[in-house]
Amino acid sequence: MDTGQDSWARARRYQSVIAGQGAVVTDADYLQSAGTLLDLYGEDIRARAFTTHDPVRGEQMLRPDFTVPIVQQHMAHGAEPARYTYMGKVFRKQEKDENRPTEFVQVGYEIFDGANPAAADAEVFATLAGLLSDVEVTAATGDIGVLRAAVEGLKTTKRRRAALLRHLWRPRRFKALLDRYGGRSDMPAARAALLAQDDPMAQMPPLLGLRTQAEIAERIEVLREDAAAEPISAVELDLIDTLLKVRETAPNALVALRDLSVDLPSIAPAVDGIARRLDALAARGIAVDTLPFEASYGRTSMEYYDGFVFGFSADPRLNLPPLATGGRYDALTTVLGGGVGVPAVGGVIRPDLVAAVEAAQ
Ligand SMILES: N[C@@H](Cc1c[nH]c[nH+]1)C(=O)O
Repeated sequence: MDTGQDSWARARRYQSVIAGQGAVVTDADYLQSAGTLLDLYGEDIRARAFTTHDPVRGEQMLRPDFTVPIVQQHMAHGAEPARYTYMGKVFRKQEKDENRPTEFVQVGYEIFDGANPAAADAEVFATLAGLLSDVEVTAATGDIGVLRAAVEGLKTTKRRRAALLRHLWRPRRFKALLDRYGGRSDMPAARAALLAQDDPMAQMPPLLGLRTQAEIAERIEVLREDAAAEPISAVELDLIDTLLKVRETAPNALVALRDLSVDLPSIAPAVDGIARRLDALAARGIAVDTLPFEASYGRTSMEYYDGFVFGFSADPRLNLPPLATGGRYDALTTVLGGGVGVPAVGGVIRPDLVAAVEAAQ
């Protein structure tokens, strides 16, 4: 996209508002090392990153976002509380829609501070909402922490819980797994045939692939164990289904989630967190009574989110991506901080899109 002077001027304006809240202006290199970092974004962004090779540094990518490099920078200098703002282009391939740009400007805000996570969530949300106050947008909110807690509380094997958590980001795969673990669908036919044999290893054709005999035997053992596991109860499956369908104004959603937490006690702390966040949002002047909350929201975005998630979208007829998005990513700071983390939340706004909506209004 041709980012004209107006867009950069608008970006600088947004950034000065964020800096006015005490955020330090920072930046990230265009070229980031790809390798393990790319995994942190998840499947979608991994497939959309532009990668290239450097003879000394190895696989590189054009930054697909700022959050990961900024977390890295922050954690490399100790994990003291801090606020940052940045402005610049990010790069993502567009396979589905050729009209969408492959490079676009983001202005971002990241808060690393565990003192009051609800207040930090509200601060990021309200700041971006303030920058969008001249355009008509609809907010969406959710909380990945509630979904994670629900899965972590399921009475099933650790391996099944881990598989469900891994697939939280692929709603269809997640549903298929749940159906299988609940005995609502059969295991794949090839697997059933394999496990029906007395000694599957004896029947193996000569090794062709990369896996060793021992690895294959181990995998078969895992499959056997899984096939022998008790199904997840129908009651628990229904609770997860009900949870995934919660889509209400925030106060109604809170009531629904509190009801659910009677039978799904593992979500109770995360639900308390939502209540605290709503108070913090109200204190910042956000109309929480009409604020939408969708339990499934954010399940197809950055896979580093593990708490609050949000986005602001224009009228769907304009067919634009969200104008601003963000969320909480506490665990990412631990991963990049070598085991030491700091609660963190942030978000970005896209000046070009705000300008487009203003022009269409
Ligand atoms: N980096 C995210 C937005 C974000 C910033 N901080 C937290 N989330 C994105 O590009 O979508």
